[in-house]
Amino acid sequence: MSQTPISSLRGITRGFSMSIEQIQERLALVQPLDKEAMQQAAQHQQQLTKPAGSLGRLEEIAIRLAGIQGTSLPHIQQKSVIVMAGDHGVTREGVSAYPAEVTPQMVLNFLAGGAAINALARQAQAEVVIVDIGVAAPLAHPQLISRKVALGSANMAERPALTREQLFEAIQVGFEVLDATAEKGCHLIAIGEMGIGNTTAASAISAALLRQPVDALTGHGTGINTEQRQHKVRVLERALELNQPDPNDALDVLAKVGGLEIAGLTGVIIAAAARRIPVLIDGFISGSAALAACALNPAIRNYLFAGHTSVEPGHRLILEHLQLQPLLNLNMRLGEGTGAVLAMHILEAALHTHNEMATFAQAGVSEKEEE
Ligand SMILES: O=C(O)c1ccc[n+]([C@@H]2O[C@H](COP(=O)([O-])O)[C@@H](O)[C@H]2O)c1
Ligand SMILES: Cc1cc2nc[nH]c2cc1C
Repeated sequence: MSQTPISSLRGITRGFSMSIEQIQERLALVQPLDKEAMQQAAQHQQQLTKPAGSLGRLEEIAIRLAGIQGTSLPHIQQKSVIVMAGDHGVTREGVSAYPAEVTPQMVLNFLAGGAAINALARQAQAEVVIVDIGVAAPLAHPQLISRKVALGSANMAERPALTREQLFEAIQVGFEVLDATAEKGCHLIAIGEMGIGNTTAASAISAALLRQPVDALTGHGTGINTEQRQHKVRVLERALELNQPDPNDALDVLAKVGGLEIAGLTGVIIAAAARRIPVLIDGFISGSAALAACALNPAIRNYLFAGHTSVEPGHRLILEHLQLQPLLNLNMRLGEGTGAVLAMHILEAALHTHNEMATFAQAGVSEKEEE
């Protein structure tokens, strides 16, 4: 597997190509969960000083983390949130409540440490990795990973959002950013994004892959009103009619109606699952990346946790399809990885109880009476 140091990622990519075979190679690395480690972890849970099952989903989380890490006593020390930023040509159709220049402005805010994701990541003691994968403005900062594939996507209401080459390159950026993060040591990844207009791309991807009408999935994004939402639905219908993405081909869907940060996050998810690193999904947009990754290899789903459920209606449909139960429901719709990083505390709590509690034998506590 290629191992790219993070320092070499801080330059603009030019003229390299990635093939479908390289994507398939990564997809083929994803293994089933370790059943034996999960059985041992479940037995360990039975011995801890609590009524059987009383820690509810915390027990299930610890057992699944055991299956992911391949050990009955899993641990989480180093955590990162990877935030990918990209712009969307479809904003020219008037689908967002905010102007497109907010994308680069917010990237600078992330880099200055002033956004919600920075505050929540500091609290969770998670490293923040910011990637410019396709912001439509020049950006430079010592902490920014500059991997601009293009100056934003094309307007999907007029033509395919990405070329095949741009899609593959964006997925490759996701692989490389995850590899570099993993090489420094990382036990848990949260994913987040920034991109004005990207709820339109997320709606289009999920409408295509879930074979649902766009009206059922489309929400108010950053805060458009009812009339503007109706317009967004019509733009989406036009984009899907024009591009005809193939619902059986997630790469075709990502290219025709996706976006660079969504494709990049799809790459991050695939590469994390291939390395047995658990991934916390954030809201609707990162959910659409997870939907695409799982369409490419359903085994990836076992490596995912849903941090929260977003207000965007399509997010719930994605999570139901992936059979992922969200850990939190706080009426959030911010993105950036905020819901995912908040849920890091819950995954860590599951492991603190799993690894630190005394057993009945150790504590001299009597076990359940025979029935
Ligand atoms: O995470 C979510 O579910 C979510 C829901 C609504 C909006 N957002 C964020 O808002 C931006 C996209 O909203 P919009 O209305 O411009 O499509 C983008 O930067 C996302 O991070 C995120
Ligand atoms: C201010 C602002 C912050 C964001 N963070 C993610 N999406 C966003 C959209 C806006 C408009």
